[in-house]
Amino acid sequence: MFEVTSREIRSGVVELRMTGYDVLRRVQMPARAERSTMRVPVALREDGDVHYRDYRTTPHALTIGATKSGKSVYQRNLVAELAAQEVALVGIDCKQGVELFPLARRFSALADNPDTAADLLDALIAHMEDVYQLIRAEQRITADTPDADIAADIWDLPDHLRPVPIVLLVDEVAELALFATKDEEKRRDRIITALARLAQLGRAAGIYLEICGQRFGSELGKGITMLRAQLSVRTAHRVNDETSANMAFGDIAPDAVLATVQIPVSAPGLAITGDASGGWSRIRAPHTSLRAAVDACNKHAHLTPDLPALDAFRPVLASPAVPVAIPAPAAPATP
Ligand SMILES: Nc1ncnc2c1ncn2[C@@H]1O[C@H](COP(=O)(O)OP(=O)(O)OP(=O)(O)O)[C@@H](O)[C@H]1O
Repeated sequence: MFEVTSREIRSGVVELRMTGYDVLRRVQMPARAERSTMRVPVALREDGDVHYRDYRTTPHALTIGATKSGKSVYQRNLVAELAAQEVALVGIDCKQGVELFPLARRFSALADNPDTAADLLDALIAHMEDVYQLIRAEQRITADTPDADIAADIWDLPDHLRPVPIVLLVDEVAELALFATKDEEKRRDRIITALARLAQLGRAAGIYLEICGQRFGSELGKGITMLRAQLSVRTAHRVNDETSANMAFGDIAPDAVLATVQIPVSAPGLAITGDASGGWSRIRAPHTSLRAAVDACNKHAHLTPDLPALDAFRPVLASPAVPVAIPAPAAPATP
């Protein structure tokens, strides 16, 4: 036997699971993992169970990890799974678009720099306010109809009225929170306030956040810890110090901090995931290549919804690709 894991199911009942080998060494997802609306399999747990990302029960998530710890592979895997769902994908990729732009065919809106990101977030807030108005209008009708359920979020609306849910993926969030000049500081405050508003109010309007970065703590300035408190699913890949592990789990699952600092460099992709319930587990996503994620996005490109509110940010798909000329280094001066 390789490992025994235990879990308290309810008071007085403990579940024991035994595994014969390390299932996380080479992750093989079960061929028939269950999929349902806004609930997708993203990784394998150490007890052999599938780990799901379920947006309707835990809407917002934070994923952290040092460089080369496996964050991009995790996020890529999530996008490849979400691509097949009826959902709008919106991305902010401050690594100049390197991670998300190859997946552009399945994205309804993309931003690759903080200026565009600030405008995109404002547009998302305007969209959220419109959805709230739609829910209110429907409530007024159902309040007068005996026995009708009163809508509290988009999932209670009739199918023909329901706006498409949106998953907003933010890669390398610290880039949005750093500033050097007064103007950049204003832009930073606008971005963080918009993200905090989306985290507070987005769920009912079907807007879900997936925030990813190397660190996400109070050193990034005001508003960050308030935003972090709304991100109830936490996933931490390998980190370089205990402070970073504390950023993910210090406030929700202190035991998980120790497990996070023990992740070895030799196992990229290995991560600890936990939520506000205090429970946590060791997981690893399958090693999805960028090619496989691009193929999944291209295959489901026809599912990409048009969101009029975000039209200005729809990625322009240039084909065929134009090679970018990199300037040659200057010749050394001759003596
Ligand atoms: N789940 C996984 N299984 C196996 N190998 C993995 C897994 N995740 C990542 N790796 C390996 O680790 C390498 C680095 O992963 P990745 O690019 O996702 O790191 P990262 O945290 O996004 O790094 P950076 O912040 O520098 O972009 C990958 O190229 C891959 O070879």
